[in-house]
Amino acid sequence: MTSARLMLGNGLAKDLAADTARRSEDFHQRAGRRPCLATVLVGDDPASVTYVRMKQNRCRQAGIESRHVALPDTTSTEELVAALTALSEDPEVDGILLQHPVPAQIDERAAFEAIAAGKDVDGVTMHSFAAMAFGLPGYDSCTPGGIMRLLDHHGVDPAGRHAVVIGRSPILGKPVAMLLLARDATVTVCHSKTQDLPAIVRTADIVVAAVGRPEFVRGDWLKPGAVVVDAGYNEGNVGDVAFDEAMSRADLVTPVPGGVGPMTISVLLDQTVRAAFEHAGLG
Ligand SMILES: Nc1nc2c(c(=O)[nH]1)N[C@@H](CN(C=O)c1ccc(C(=O)N[C@@H](CCC(=O)O)C(=O)O)cc1)CN2
Repeated sequence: MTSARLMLGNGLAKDLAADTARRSEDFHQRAGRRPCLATVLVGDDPASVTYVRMKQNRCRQAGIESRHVALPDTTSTEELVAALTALSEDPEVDGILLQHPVPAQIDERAAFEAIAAGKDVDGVTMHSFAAMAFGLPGYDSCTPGGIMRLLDHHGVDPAGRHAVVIGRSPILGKPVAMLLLARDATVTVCHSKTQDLPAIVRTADIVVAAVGRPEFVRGDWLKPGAVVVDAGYNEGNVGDVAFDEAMSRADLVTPVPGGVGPMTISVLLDQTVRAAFEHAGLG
């Protein structure tokens, strides 16, 4: 039985982080301060606490200052918007990250829109989405941006290929569909109401699984030779694709862990340093 090649993210994420650290130090020398990322966490969801801590650690390694705002899980939309507006107006803050998901009483879209476009290094605002959709310069949503970098690194050109995105979340499915479309893929976005999902996936040259359900995509759904990007980050480090089944059918597969995940934070740091240069007029 043939086996697919792995599309590993660890090494590429490290290379990007090393380049970011060099640019961060250059910024420090020229601006007399370090780039600064503000992380905002509402509540104490354990996975979110872990992801925010990973982001802070990676900031430290890259010479990026991180400032943390922790809010209780009873926070209202108005209170969160006020905190994000204050960070948007703070000249010492270059980038703002609001960890998703937020508690149910909060209007997450209203909160994201309180992030100034020039500080949206996580690519979650409508402004950033429009830039992704039109293929204009801007800040990518981090996981989708990481996926595009992974595809480029492995020589996968989306132009003219049928990409099937499973999932339509605002920070993953929708933006990755826009980035693929901007690179001339023919894109189909599938979701919970899609009829006969396996039949649609079987027509895909590139599959992006972003459903949030462990091992949801089965090997016999895949066209032989497909490129499979697993953007799942389920509990226990399990992806959205049945990995062994995909490996015996596809050409390229991202593993979980070690595929898309590590790219997410590297893109966030890269975009934070880019924002710092732009704010200081050094870009
Ligand atoms: N505001 C945001 N919220 C969330 C985002 C986001 O991009 N912006 N993404 C996800 C979670 N996430 C970051 O927040 C994230 C998930 C997974 C990884 C990662 O590196 N995973 C590793 C395994 C990690 C481990 O060993 O525990 C991997 O796949 O190899 C990074 C970031 C939801 N929220």
